[in-house]
Amino acid sequence: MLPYEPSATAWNVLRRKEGPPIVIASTRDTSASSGSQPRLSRDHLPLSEVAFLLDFDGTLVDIAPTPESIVVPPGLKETLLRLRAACGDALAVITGRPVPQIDEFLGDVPFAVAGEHGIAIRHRPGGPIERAALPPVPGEWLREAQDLVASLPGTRLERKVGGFVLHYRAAPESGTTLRKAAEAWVAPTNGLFHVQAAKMAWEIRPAGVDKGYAVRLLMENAPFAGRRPVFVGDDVTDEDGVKAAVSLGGLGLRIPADFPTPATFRAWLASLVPATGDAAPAGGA
Ligand SMILES: O=P(O)(O)OC[C@H]1O[C@H](O[C@H]2O[C@H](CO)[C@@H](O)[C@H](O)[C@H]2O)[C@H](O)[C@@H](O)[C@@H]1O
Repeated sequence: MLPYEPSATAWNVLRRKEGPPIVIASTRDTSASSGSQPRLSRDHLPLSEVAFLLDFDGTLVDIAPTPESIVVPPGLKETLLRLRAACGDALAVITGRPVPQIDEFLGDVPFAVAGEHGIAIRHRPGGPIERAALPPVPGEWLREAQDLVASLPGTRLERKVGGFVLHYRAAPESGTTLRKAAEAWVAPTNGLFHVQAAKMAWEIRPAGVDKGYAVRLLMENAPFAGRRPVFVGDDVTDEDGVKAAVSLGGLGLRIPADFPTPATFRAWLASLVPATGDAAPAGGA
């Protein structure tokens, strides 16, 4: 007997998992049509043809001791606005954070925002935040998580609509204890929920949606459709975004493999769209 009684919605997801893969994302794949197009690279990136889909923590901004203490560096918003203008508005942030947090940090700079690893997506400025129909995490897990972090100094619980995160950046010695608790919660759910490895954190969330889903969904609609996605990320959750971008004929870049740090990535972005009076674009339009 599952410790968690799935809701009707949850069973729908389960039934779909027993048959073909969950039909949440479109499977449209433009990689075939990209055969005649030159491969995108950091040195060949025509801004009139690409869309930027960028991770937030550890990519656009440096990792900080707590989720609240990140700093949006001076000039980043201006760079992103120039980039957005240069690529016909096709600029999105795809993050594990809830969408409203990105609004707090970046305002209306990105055209679209996908939050909670793709569970919640706002496709256009001022539009509604659309949520994937996935089951909520059981309240019992949340209560146990609260008790657990209260017993482990330095750890903390971050709640999201679609799940929750157990942070241990200030208490690295508690990482294994938190992971074991998270795995014990999700194990009996037959894949309905999973534990997402994050930087000094474990996230418990429903399965079925990831950053690859967000890339594919965003790329189906204006202003992204018809362009080639350039996804950049730094963490395990970003690998789905990288794969999706590549499968759609685009480019997937990683920190630190392609850019040693978020600062070098930001400098590269700025070099694509220099402010008036700056040097000529590098690898741009
Ligand atoms: O997908 P992302 O935009 O990279 O977001 C991933 C998670 O980022 C946040 O946690 C991480 O960044 C914090 C601030 O630098 C850091 O203190 C923490 O240790 C990291 O795990 C955020 O709190 C999560 O909700 C995001 O899922």
